[in-house]
Amino acid sequence: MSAREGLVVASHGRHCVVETPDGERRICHPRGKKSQAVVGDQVRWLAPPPGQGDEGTIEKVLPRRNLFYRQDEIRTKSFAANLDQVLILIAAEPVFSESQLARALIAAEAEGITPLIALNKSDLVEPFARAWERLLPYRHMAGKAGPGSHHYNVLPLSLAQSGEADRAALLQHLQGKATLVLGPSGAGKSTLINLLVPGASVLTGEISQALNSGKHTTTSTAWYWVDQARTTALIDSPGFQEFGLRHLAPTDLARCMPDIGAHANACKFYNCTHLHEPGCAVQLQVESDSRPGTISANRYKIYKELFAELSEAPRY
Ligand SMILES: Nc1nc2c(ncn2[C@@H]2O[C@H](COP(=O)(O)OP(=O)(O)OP(=O)(O)O)[C@@H](O)[C@H]2O)c(=O)[nH]1
Ligand SMILES: [Zn+2]
Repeated sequence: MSAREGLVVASHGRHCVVETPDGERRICHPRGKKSQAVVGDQVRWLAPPPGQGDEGTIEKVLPRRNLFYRQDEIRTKSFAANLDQVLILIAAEPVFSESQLARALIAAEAEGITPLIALNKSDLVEPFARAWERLLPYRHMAGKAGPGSHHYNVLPLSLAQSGEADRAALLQHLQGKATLVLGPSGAGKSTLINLLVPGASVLTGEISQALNSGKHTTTSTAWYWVDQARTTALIDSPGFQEFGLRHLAPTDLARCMPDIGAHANACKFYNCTHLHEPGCAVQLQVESDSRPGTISANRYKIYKELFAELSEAPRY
C-alpha cells in the first residue's frame, strides 16, 4: 500500500482528520513522535490494511512553510502550520487587552505571517469609538511601502448587524489565502466563521464526535474551506488568552514591533536594548504627556514589559 498525500484539517490531542486532494476525509494517527501533525500540515498517510478499520496512519509530515505557536514556561502549543495570514478579531465589547493584541501580532511577525486586525461591534457606538481610538497606533503604524503606507490593515466590522457587507469586505482580504482566526472570547469569532462558512458549527460537531468516539468535546483547531474550489480557508483555534512568547529572545522584539523597529537602526549602540542607553533613537520617539511621538506610550510600555518577561531565566 503506497502513502497518499493529504492536508490536516482538524486535530484533537494526537488524532487528526486528514483530507485528500479529492476531498475524502479520514481520521489518522501519527506513527511516532516525528509524524505528529498540526492543522495545516501536508502529510503522507497510509490507509489501514483490509479488515482493520478505516483509520489511517500518518507516515510523514512534509516540510512546513511556517508554524504559528505560543510558548509559556511549561509548554509549547502549536496553533497551525502553513498559514498566509492571521486575523485577530477583537470587539468594542468586551474591552480588549492591548497587551494580548500586541503579543499575537509579535508572534505573527516572528514567523513572517501577515496579520490583519478586525474590530467588531461597530453598532455599539460609544464603546466602538473608544476601542477604535485605542487602535490608533495600530491603524497608523507606518509601513515599508513609502510615506503614507500602513503596516497593518484594521477593519471595522459589525458582524451581527451588517453581515453581507462585512462578508464582502473580509473576502477581499481572505481570498486565496489560509487565514488563522484568533480572538478573545465574546468578540464574535463564531459569528465570523459561520458568516463565511455556513454550516461550520455543524461540521465542527461532527468532527469532534468522530475524533472523540462520540464524546461531546470540542476540537482544538479546525480548518474550513470558504469556497467550493478550496482555495480560501479559515482556521479556527482557541487559545488567545495566554499568549506566551517564550520562544522569542528579548532582542527579537524590536524587529517584531514595527513602530519600534523603524527607529532601532539609528541608536548609538548597535546592540541597544532601547531601555536606558544614551543616544537611543527609540526612546526619543516615545510620546510623553507633553509631546506627541511616533511610538505610543502604551506600545513602549508593552515593549518594556515583554523585554523583562523574556529576559527572565526559564523556570523548569
Ligand atoms: N452588538 C453586536 N454584537 C455582536 C456582533 N457580532 C457578534 N455579536 C454578539 O457577541 C456575542 C459573542 O459572539 P460569538 O460569535 O459567540 O463570539 P465568540 O468570539 O465566538 O465567543 P466564544 O464563543 O466565547 O469564543 C454574541 O452574543 C453575538 O451575538 C456585532 O457586530 N454587534
Ligand atoms: Zn535604542
